Amino acid sequence: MKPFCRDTWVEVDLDAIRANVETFRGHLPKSTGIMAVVKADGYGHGAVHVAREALASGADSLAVAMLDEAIILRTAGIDAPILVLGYTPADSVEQASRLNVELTAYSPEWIVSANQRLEQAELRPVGVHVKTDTGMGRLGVRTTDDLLEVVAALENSAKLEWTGIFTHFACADEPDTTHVRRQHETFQSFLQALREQGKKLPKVHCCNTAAAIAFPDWGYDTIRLGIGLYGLYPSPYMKERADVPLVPALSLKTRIAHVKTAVEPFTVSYGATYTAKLGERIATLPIGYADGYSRLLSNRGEVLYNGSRYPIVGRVCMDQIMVRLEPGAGQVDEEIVLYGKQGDEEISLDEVAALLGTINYEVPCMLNYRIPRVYVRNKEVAEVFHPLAMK
Ligand SMILES: Cc1ncc(COP(=O)(O)O)cc1O
Repeated sequence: MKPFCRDTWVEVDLDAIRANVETFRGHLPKSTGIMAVVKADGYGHGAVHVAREALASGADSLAVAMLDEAIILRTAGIDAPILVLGYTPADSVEQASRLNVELTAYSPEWIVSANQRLEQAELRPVGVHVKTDTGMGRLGVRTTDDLLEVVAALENSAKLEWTGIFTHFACADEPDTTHVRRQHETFQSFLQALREQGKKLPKVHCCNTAAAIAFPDWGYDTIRLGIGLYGLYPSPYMKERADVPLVPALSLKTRIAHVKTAVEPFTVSYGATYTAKLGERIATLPIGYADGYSRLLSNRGEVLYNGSRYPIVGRVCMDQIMVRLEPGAGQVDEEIVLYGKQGDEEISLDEVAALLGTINYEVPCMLNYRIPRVYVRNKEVAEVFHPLAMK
Protein backbone atom coordinates (compact mmCIF):
# COMPACT_ATOMS: atom_id res chain seq x y z
CA MET A 1 0.00 0.00 0.00
CA LYS A 2 1.29 3.47 -0.84
CA PRO A 3 2.62 5.17 2.34
CA PHE A 4 0.79 8.35 1.43
CA CYS A 5 -2.19 9.19 -0.76
CA ARG A 6 -1.24 12.67 -2.04
CA ASP A 7 1.81 12.85 -4.25
CA THR A 8 3.49 15.68 -2.37
CA TRP A 9 6.48 14.90 -0.19
CA VAL A 10 9.62 16.20 1.51
CA GLU A 11 12.68 14.27 0.47
CA VAL A 12 15.51 14.20 3.07
CA ASP A 13 18.90 13.06 1.84
CA LEU A 14 20.46 11.19 4.77
CA ASP A 15 23.78 11.09 2.94
CA ALA A 16 23.79 14.89 3.10
CA ILE A 17 23.16 14.83 6.86
CA ARG A 18 26.08 12.42 7.23
CA ALA A 19 28.33 14.50 4.98
CA ASN A 20 27.56 17.68 6.93
CA VAL A 21 28.35 16.06 10.28
CA GLU A 22 31.60 14.67 8.88
CA THR A 23 32.53 18.09 7.45
CA PHE A 24 32.17 19.72 10.87
CA ARG A 25 33.96 16.79 12.49
CA GLY A 26 36.93 17.56 10.27
CA HIS A 27 36.67 21.33 10.86
CA LEU A 28 36.66 21.17 14.65
CA PRO A 29 39.33 20.22 17.19
CA LYS A 30 39.21 16.49 17.90
CA SER A 31 38.31 17.18 21.54
CA THR A 32 35.15 19.06 20.55
CA GLY A 33 31.92 17.07 20.38
CA ILE A 34 28.92 17.68 18.13
CA MET A 35 25.49 18.24 19.64
CA ALA A 36 22.97 17.88 16.82
CA VAL A 37 20.22 20.47 17.22
CA VAL A 38 17.03 18.70 16.12
CA LYS A 39 14.44 21.07 17.59
CA ALA A 40 11.40 22.10 15.51
CA ASP A 41 11.15 18.52 14.22
CA GLY A 42 14.69 18.69 12.92
CA TYR A 43 14.19 22.12 11.34
CA GLY A 44 11.32 20.49 9.42
CA HIS A 45 13.41 17.53 8.23
CA GLY A 46 12.09 15.08 10.87
CA ALA A 47 13.82 15.02 14.26
CA VAL A 48 13.91 11.27 14.84
CA HIS A 49 15.43 10.29 11.50
CA VAL A 50 17.87 13.19 11.46
CA ALA A 51 18.92 12.46 15.04
CA ARG A 52 19.60 8.81 14.21
CA GLU A 53 21.66 9.73 11.14
CA ALA A 54 23.57 12.48 12.95
CA LEU A 55 24.45 10.16 15.84
CA ALA A 56 25.51 7.42 13.44
CA SER A 57 27.68 9.95 11.58
CA GLY A 58 29.64 11.35 14.52
CA ALA A 59 27.36 13.55 16.62
CA ASP A 60 27.42 12.49 20.28
CA SER A 61 24.43 14.32 21.76
CA LEU A 62 21.22 16.07 20.80
CA ALA A 63 19.51 19.36 21.59
CA VAL A 64 15.85 20.30 21.41
CA ALA A 65 13.86 23.41 22.29
CA MET A 66 11.40 21.86 24.73
CA LEU A 67 10.95 18.73 26.82
CA ASP A 68 8.05 17.61 24.62
CA GLU A 69 10.50 17.26 21.72
CA ALA A 70 12.84 15.19 23.89
CA ILE A 71 9.95 12.87 24.78
CA ILE A 72 9.38 12.17 21.07
CA LEU A 73 13.05 11.22 20.66
CA ARG A 74 13.06 8.98 23.74
CA THR A 75 9.78 7.36 22.65
CA ALA A 76 11.46 6.58 19.32
CA GLY A 77 14.13 4.70 21.27
CA ILE A 78 16.90 7.27 21.02
CA ASP A 79 18.99 7.04 24.18
CA ALA A 80 21.75 9.57 23.40
CA PRO A 81 22.18 12.55 25.75
CA ILE A 82 19.52 15.20 25.07
CA LEU A 83 19.61 18.81 26.27
CA VAL A 84 16.49 20.97 26.36
CA LEU A 85 17.72 24.43 25.35
CA GLY A 86 14.60 26.34 26.32
CA TYR A 87 12.67 26.98 29.53
CA THR A 88 11.10 23.96 31.21
CA PRO A 89 8.46 24.69 33.87
CA ALA A 90 9.54 23.19 37.23
CA ASP A 91 6.38 21.06 37.29
CA SER A 92 7.72 19.11 34.29
CA VAL A 93 11.04 18.22 35.89
CA GLU A 94 9.81 14.75 36.91
CA GLN A 95 9.43 13.84 33.24
CA ALA A 96 13.00 14.95 32.57
CA SER A 97 14.18 12.69 35.37
CA ARG A 98 12.23 9.68 34.18
CA LEU A 99 13.57 10.11 30.62
CA ASN A 100 17.09 11.13 31.63
CA VAL A 101 16.92 14.42 29.73
CA GLU A 102 19.10 17.39 30.68
CA LEU A 103 17.51 20.80 31.24
CA THR A 104 18.64 24.41 31.07
CA ALA A 105 18.62 26.56 34.22
CA TYR A 106 19.46 30.12 35.12
CA SER A 107 17.23 30.86 38.14
CA PRO A 108 17.95 29.92 41.77
CA GLU A 109 14.21 29.91 42.49
CA TRP A 110 13.60 27.42 39.66
CA ILE A 111 16.42 25.23 40.98
CA VAL A 112 14.97 25.14 44.50
CA SER A 113 11.49 24.34 43.17
CA ALA A 114 12.70 21.67 40.74
CA ASN A 115 14.88 20.06 43.40
CA GLN A 116 11.96 19.94 45.87
CA ARG A 117 9.75 18.23 43.29
CA LEU A 118 12.38 15.60 42.54
CA GLU A 119 13.02 14.96 46.25
CA GLN A 120 9.30 14.59 46.94
CA ALA A 121 8.93 12.21 43.99
CA GLU A 122 12.07 10.33 45.03
CA LEU A 123 13.30 10.40 41.45
CA ARG A 124 16.85 10.25 40.16
CA PRO A 125 18.79 13.51 39.67
CA VAL A 126 18.42 15.65 36.55
CA GLY A 127 21.42 17.09 34.72
CA VAL A 128 21.34 20.86 34.31
CA HIS A 129 23.23 23.15 31.96
CA VAL A 130 23.54 26.71 33.28
CA LYS A 131 22.66 29.30 30.64
CA THR A 132 24.56 32.59 30.60
CA ASP A 133 23.28 35.56 28.63
CA THR A 134 26.40 37.21 27.18
CA GLY A 135 24.55 39.27 24.58
CA MET A 136 21.57 37.41 23.17
CA GLY A 137 19.19 39.06 25.64
CA ARG A 138 17.14 35.89 25.90
CA LEU A 139 17.45 33.20 28.60
CA GLY A 140 20.36 33.21 31.06
CA VAL A 141 22.20 35.04 33.83
CA ARG A 142 23.90 38.30 32.90
CA THR A 143 26.29 38.84 35.84
CA THR A 144 28.99 36.85 37.61
CA ASP A 145 27.16 37.26 40.93
CA ASP A 146 24.01 35.77 39.43
CA LEU A 147 26.01 32.96 37.89
CA LEU A 148 27.69 32.11 41.22
CA GLU A 149 24.28 32.19 42.91
CA VAL A 150 22.86 29.72 40.39
CA VAL A 151 25.86 27.39 40.75
CA ALA A 152 25.60 27.57 44.56
CA ALA A 153 21.90 26.67 44.34
CA LEU A 154 22.79 23.66 42.17
CA GLU A 155 25.51 22.58 44.59
CA ASN A 156 22.88 22.67 47.35
CA SER A 157 20.49 20.54 45.31
CA ALA A 158 20.70 16.81 45.87
CA LYS A 159 18.53 16.10 42.83
CA LEU A 160 20.07 18.46 40.30
CA GLU A 161 23.54 17.90 38.86
CA TRP A 162 25.50 20.73 37.26
CA THR A 163 26.43 19.13 33.95
CA GLY A 164 26.98 22.07 31.63
CA ILE A 165 27.42 25.80 31.10
CA PHE A 166 26.73 27.59 27.84
CA THR A 167 25.88 30.79 26.03
CA HIS A 168 24.34 31.58 22.65
CA PHE A 169 25.67 34.04 20.08
CA ALA A 170 23.44 36.67 18.48
CA CYS A 171 25.65 37.81 15.59
CA ALA A 172 28.12 35.00 14.87
CA ASP A 173 26.90 34.85 11.25
CA GLU A 174 27.82 38.48 10.47
CA PRO A 175 31.03 39.86 8.90
CA ASP A 176 31.49 42.35 11.77
CA THR A 177 32.78 40.18 14.62
CA THR A 178 32.68 42.91 17.30
CA HIS A 179 29.54 41.59 19.03
CA VAL A 180 30.42 37.90 18.89
CA ARG A 181 33.94 38.53 20.17
CA ARG A 182 32.57 40.62 23.02
CA GLN A 183 30.12 37.83 23.86
CA HIS A 184 32.90 35.27 23.85
CA GLU A 185 35.07 37.46 26.09
CA THR A 186 32.17 37.79 28.54
CA PHE A 187 31.68 34.02 28.45
CA GLN A 188 35.39 33.52 29.14
CA SER A 189 35.17 35.90 32.11
CA PHE A 190 32.31 33.82 33.52
CA LEU A 191 34.38 30.66 33.15
CA GLN A 192 37.40 32.33 34.76
CA ALA A 193 35.31 33.56 37.71
CA LEU A 194 34.12 30.00 38.30
CA ARG A 195 37.66 28.66 38.16
CA GLU A 196 38.78 31.32 40.65
CA GLN A 197 36.03 30.06 42.96
CA GLY A 198 37.55 26.59 42.68
CA LYS A 199 34.68 25.24 40.56
CA LYS A 200 35.34 22.28 38.27
CA LEU A 201 33.73 23.24 34.99
CA PRO A 202 31.25 20.75 33.47
CA LYS A 203 30.57 20.56 29.73
CA VAL A 204 31.27 24.00 28.22
CA HIS A 205 29.69 25.07 24.94
CA CYS A 206 28.98 28.29 23.04
CA CYS A 207 29.12 27.70 19.27
CA ASN A 208 26.15 27.50 16.93
CA THR A 209 26.80 26.71 13.26
CA ALA A 210 28.09 30.18 12.42
CA ALA A 211 30.54 30.32 15.34
CA ALA A 212 31.65 26.74 14.66
CA ILE A 213 32.50 27.76 11.08
CA ALA A 214 34.16 31.07 11.96
CA PHE A 215 35.77 30.20 15.32
CA PRO A 216 36.31 26.42 15.50
CA ASP A 217 38.76 26.90 18.37
CA TRP A 218 35.83 28.18 20.46
CA GLY A 219 34.38 24.68 20.28
CA TYR A 220 35.24 23.85 23.94
CA ASP A 221 33.55 20.51 24.84
CA THR A 222 30.92 20.58 22.11
CA ILE A 223 29.25 22.74 19.49
CA ARG A 224 25.50 22.99 19.01
CA LEU A 225 25.09 22.25 15.32
CA GLY A 226 21.75 23.33 13.89
CA ILE A 227 21.33 24.84 10.44
CA GLY A 228 24.67 23.48 9.19
CA LEU A 229 23.55 19.93 9.97
CA TYR A 230 20.86 20.38 7.32
CA GLY A 231 23.34 21.71 4.77
CA LEU A 232 22.27 25.35 5.04
CA TYR A 233 24.40 28.35 5.93
CA PRO A 234 23.28 30.71 8.74
CA SER A 235 23.60 33.78 6.50
CA PRO A 236 24.58 34.81 2.95
CA TYR A 237 27.89 36.02 4.38
CA MET A 238 28.67 32.61 5.86
CA LYS A 239 27.75 31.00 2.54
CA GLU A 240 30.19 33.30 0.70
CA ARG A 241 33.00 32.28 3.06
CA ALA A 242 32.52 28.75 1.80
CA ASP A 243 35.35 27.46 4.00
CA VAL A 244 33.02 24.68 5.12
CA PRO A 245 31.28 22.92 2.19
CA LEU A 246 27.71 21.91 3.10
CA VAL A 247 25.17 19.76 1.27
CA PRO A 248 21.49 20.79 1.50
CA ALA A 249 19.45 17.81 2.70
CA LEU A 250 15.86 18.84 1.94
CA SER A 251 13.83 18.80 -1.27
CA LEU A 252 10.10 19.42 -1.65
CA LYS A 253 8.43 17.62 -4.54
CA THR A 254 4.99 17.01 -5.97
CA ARG A 255 3.30 15.65 -9.08
CA ILE A 256 1.01 17.36 -11.58
CA ALA A 257 -2.64 16.81 -10.62
CA HIS A 258 -4.24 18.45 -13.64
CA VAL A 259 -3.12 20.36 -16.73
CA LYS A 260 -5.05 22.34 -19.35
CA THR A 261 -4.41 24.53 -22.37
CA ALA A 262 -6.26 27.84 -22.64
CA VAL A 263 -8.51 27.63 -25.70
CA GLU A 264 -9.64 31.07 -24.65
CA PRO A 265 -8.26 33.37 -21.94
CA PHE A 266 -9.28 32.36 -18.41
CA THR A 267 -8.49 33.68 -14.95
CA VAL A 268 -6.58 31.58 -12.41
CA SER A 269 -7.23 31.10 -8.66
CA TYR A 270 -8.87 33.24 -5.99
CA GLY A 271 -9.14 36.91 -6.78
CA ALA A 272 -8.61 36.17 -10.50
CA THR A 273 -5.20 37.84 -10.24
CA TYR A 274 -3.80 36.03 -13.29
CA THR A 275 -5.30 35.56 -16.75
CA ALA A 276 -4.07 32.64 -18.84
CA LYS A 277 -3.65 33.75 -22.45
CA LEU A 278 -4.75 31.74 -25.46
CA GLY A 279 -2.58 28.61 -25.77
CA GLU A 280 -1.01 28.85 -22.31
CA ARG A 281 -0.55 25.56 -20.42
CA ILE A 282 -1.69 25.72 -16.78
CA ALA A 283 -0.89 22.88 -14.39
CA THR A 284 -2.45 22.39 -10.96
CA LEU A 285 -0.20 21.04 -8.19
CA PRO A 286 -1.43 19.46 -4.92
CA ILE A 287 0.26 21.69 -2.35
CA GLY A 288 -0.83 24.92 -0.67
CA TYR A 289 -0.41 27.25 2.26
CA ALA A 290 -2.01 24.71 4.64
CA ASP A 291 1.11 22.59 4.03
CA GLY A 292 3.40 25.45 4.91
CA TYR A 293 3.99 26.50 1.31
CA SER A 294 3.61 30.24 1.75
CA ARG A 295 0.81 32.25 0.15
CA LEU A 296 3.41 35.01 -0.29
CA LEU A 297 4.68 32.97 -3.27
CA SER A 298 1.47 33.79 -5.16
CA ASN A 299 2.37 35.11 -8.63
CA ARG A 300 6.02 35.24 -7.47
CA GLY A 301 7.43 31.78 -6.80
CA GLU A 302 8.79 29.32 -9.34
CA VAL A 303 8.91 25.53 -9.65
CA LEU A 304 11.14 23.16 -11.61
CA TYR A 305 9.77 20.95 -14.37
CA ASN A 306 12.03 19.00 -16.73
CA GLY A 307 15.00 20.91 -15.28
CA SER A 308 13.62 24.40 -16.08
CA ARG A 309 11.95 27.11 -14.05
CA TYR A 310 8.26 27.89 -14.44
CA PRO A 311 6.23 30.57 -12.62
CA ILE A 312 3.47 30.13 -10.09
CA VAL A 313 0.45 31.92 -11.56
CA GLY A 314 -2.42 33.16 -9.44
CA ARG A 315 -2.77 32.99 -5.70
CA VAL A 316 -1.48 30.07 -3.67
CA CYS A 317 -4.55 28.26 -2.34
CA MET A 318 -4.91 26.32 0.90
CA ASP A 319 -4.24 23.01 -0.85
CA GLN A 320 -3.21 23.77 -4.45
CA ILE A 321 -1.15 26.05 -6.64
CA MET A 322 -1.13 26.67 -10.38
CA VAL A 323 1.94 27.02 -12.57
CA ARG A 324 2.43 27.97 -16.23
CA LEU A 325 4.34 25.45 -18.32
CA GLU A 326 5.47 25.56 -21.95
CA PRO A 327 2.59 25.24 -24.44
CA GLY A 328 1.64 21.58 -24.79
CA ALA A 329 3.98 20.50 -21.98
CA GLY A 330 3.13 18.61 -18.81
CA GLN A 331 1.25 15.42 -18.11
CA VAL A 332 -0.61 14.35 -14.99
CA ASP A 333 1.70 12.58 -12.45
CA GLU A 334 4.89 14.14 -13.81
CA GLU A 335 7.27 15.29 -11.05
CA ILE A 336 7.68 18.92 -10.09
CA VAL A 337 10.37 20.23 -7.71
CA LEU A 338 9.27 23.08 -5.45
CA TYR A 339 12.47 23.26 -3.33
CA GLY A 340 15.68 21.58 -4.39
CA LYS A 341 17.45 20.50 -7.57
CA GLN A 342 16.24 19.15 -10.88
CA GLY A 343 18.79 18.75 -13.66
CA ASP A 344 21.09 21.77 -13.64
CA GLU A 345 18.54 24.01 -11.93
CA GLU A 346 17.99 24.55 -8.22
CA ILE A 347 15.37 26.40 -6.19
CA SER A 348 17.26 26.78 -2.90
CA LEU A 349 15.75 27.45 0.49
CA ASP A 350 17.87 30.61 0.50
CA GLU A 351 16.11 31.79 -2.66
CA VAL A 352 12.66 31.03 -1.26
CA ALA A 353 13.56 32.71 2.04
CA ALA A 354 14.61 35.86 0.18
CA LEU A 355 11.31 35.87 -1.73
CA LEU A 356 9.44 35.57 1.57
CA GLY A 357 11.52 38.23 3.31
CA THR A 358 12.72 35.76 5.93
CA ILE A 359 15.71 33.50 6.62
CA ASN A 360 16.32 29.98 5.34
CA TYR A 361 15.72 28.56 8.87
CA GLU A 362 12.02 29.40 8.67
CA VAL A 363 11.26 27.86 5.26
CA PRO A 364 11.69 24.13 6.12
CA CYS A 365 10.22 24.70 9.62
CA MET A 366 6.97 25.81 7.93
CA LEU A 367 6.47 22.43 6.22
CA ASN A 368 3.97 20.69 8.45
CA TYR A 369 2.30 17.37 9.33
CA ARG A 370 0.42 17.15 6.02
CA ILE A 371 3.60 16.44 4.07
CA PRO A 372 5.23 12.99 4.47
CA ARG A 373 9.02 12.81 4.83
CA VAL A 374 10.77 10.38 2.48
CA TYR A 375 14.28 9.49 3.69
CA VAL A 376 16.76 8.67 0.97
CA ARG A 377 20.13 6.94 1.33
CA ASN A 378 22.41 6.14 -1.64
CA LYS A 379 19.62 7.51 -3.87
CA GLU A 380 17.23 4.78 -2.65
CA VAL A 381 14.18 5.29 -0.42
CA ALA A 382 15.24 4.09 3.02
CA GLU A 383 12.11 4.97 4.98
CA VAL A 384 8.92 7.01 4.80
CA PHE A 385 7.39 8.79 7.78
CA HIS A 386 3.94 10.31 7.49
CA PRO A 387 2.15 11.65 10.57
CA LEU A 388 -1.12 11.05 8.71
CA ALA A 389 -0.10 7.65 7.30
CA MET A 390 -2.92 5.11 7.18
CA LYS A 391 -1.83 2.20 9.39
C1 LIG B 1 20.49 27.85 22.15
C2 LIG B 1 20.74 27.43 20.72
N1 LIG B 1 21.89 26.83 20.41
C3 LIG B 1 22.16 26.44 19.14
C4 LIG B 1 21.22 26.63 18.13
C5 LIG B 1 21.55 26.21 16.72
O1 LIG B 1 21.81 27.36 15.96
P1 LIG B 1 22.13 27.18 14.39
O2 LIG B 1 20.90 26.55 13.78
O3 LIG B 1 22.37 28.57 13.89
O4 LIG B 1 23.33 26.29 14.30
C6 LIG B 1 20.03 27.25 18.41
C7 LIG B 1 19.78 27.65 19.73
O5 LIG B 1 18.61 28.27 20.05
